[in-house]
Amino acid sequence: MSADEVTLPLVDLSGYINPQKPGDKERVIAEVRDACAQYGFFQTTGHGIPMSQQKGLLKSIETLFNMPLEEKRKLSFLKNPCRRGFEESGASLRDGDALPDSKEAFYIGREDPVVEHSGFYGPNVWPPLPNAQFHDPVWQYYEATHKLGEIIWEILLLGLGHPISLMEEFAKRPMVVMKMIRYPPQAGDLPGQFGVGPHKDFGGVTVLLQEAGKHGLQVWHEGLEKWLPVRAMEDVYVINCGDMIGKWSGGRYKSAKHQVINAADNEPRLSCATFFHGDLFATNPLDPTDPERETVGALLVKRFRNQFSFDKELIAAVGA
Ligand SMILES: O=C(O)CCC(=O)C(=O)O
Ligand SMILES: [Fe+2]
Repeated sequence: MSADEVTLPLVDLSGYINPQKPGDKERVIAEVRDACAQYGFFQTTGHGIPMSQQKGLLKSIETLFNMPLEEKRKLSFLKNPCRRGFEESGASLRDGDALPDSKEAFYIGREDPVVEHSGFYGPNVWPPLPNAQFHDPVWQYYEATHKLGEIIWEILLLGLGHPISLMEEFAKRPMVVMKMIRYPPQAGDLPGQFGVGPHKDFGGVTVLLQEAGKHGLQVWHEGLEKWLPVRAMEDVYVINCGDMIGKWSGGRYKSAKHQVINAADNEPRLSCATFFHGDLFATNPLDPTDPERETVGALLVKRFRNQFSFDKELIAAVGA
């Protein structure tokens, strides 16, 4: 089989979310387990997020990024204590990248009234747009993908034979970060220019919406040693596991490398990734006997230490 013929598994989650007959849930659990073991990625229908919410979100993302650059810069995530807000095109450069990512992004997260724990908890920044144009559809969508991320975590736990009661601790005050993205049209044949360069997601479950028809995501398949293109289909989500899941599952679930090269002809590409990491102080639910007792917070601090500063109390509390 050539790489062009290999596609990510497509899982209908409705059998888990809304089971109709005995065995429905078990079938979904097994399909998700196999997909995450083999690819670290799958696509999904029956996820329960209405099209109207998806469309509302994409419209809001478009409105946001169409604001003048000067206005967007006032919302820079680099100036925000909770790392929420706007990331300019060209601001992300990974080790070994030839050129910085061309994408621009906007981050929101939990809405907590005060800044706590070095900004892992705290308020969002919102652009000066009418609530009906931005805040309301975006927040509604955040809550819907927050829920879906939690459901995927449950399925991953069940897939390894653990009870979902472990989610009570894990999802007590979960870190759920949402990244809205716009990729400019790919610049001709500029070598080394990616929308997002090759990377693995560092955390928990990623719930990804791609604008239908705007292809560009590619997933690295280790066995074939090839990039597999992932089609951006209407009402179909992409789910993938980050490094936290790879490590905490003892490699039973994969964290796969992926990248984005906007394939849309001379058009921008919109997407939105919701990353469900878990409570800052929670430890490994995928192996409750894991002696390391590493926390979600410790992993997040490790990941962002070079980019942001964290206070000593937080570092001690999460054991980083
Ligand atoms: O936009 C996409 O399709 C993927 C984005 C991504 O991989 C990321 O933001 O981590
Ligand atoms: Fe990613």
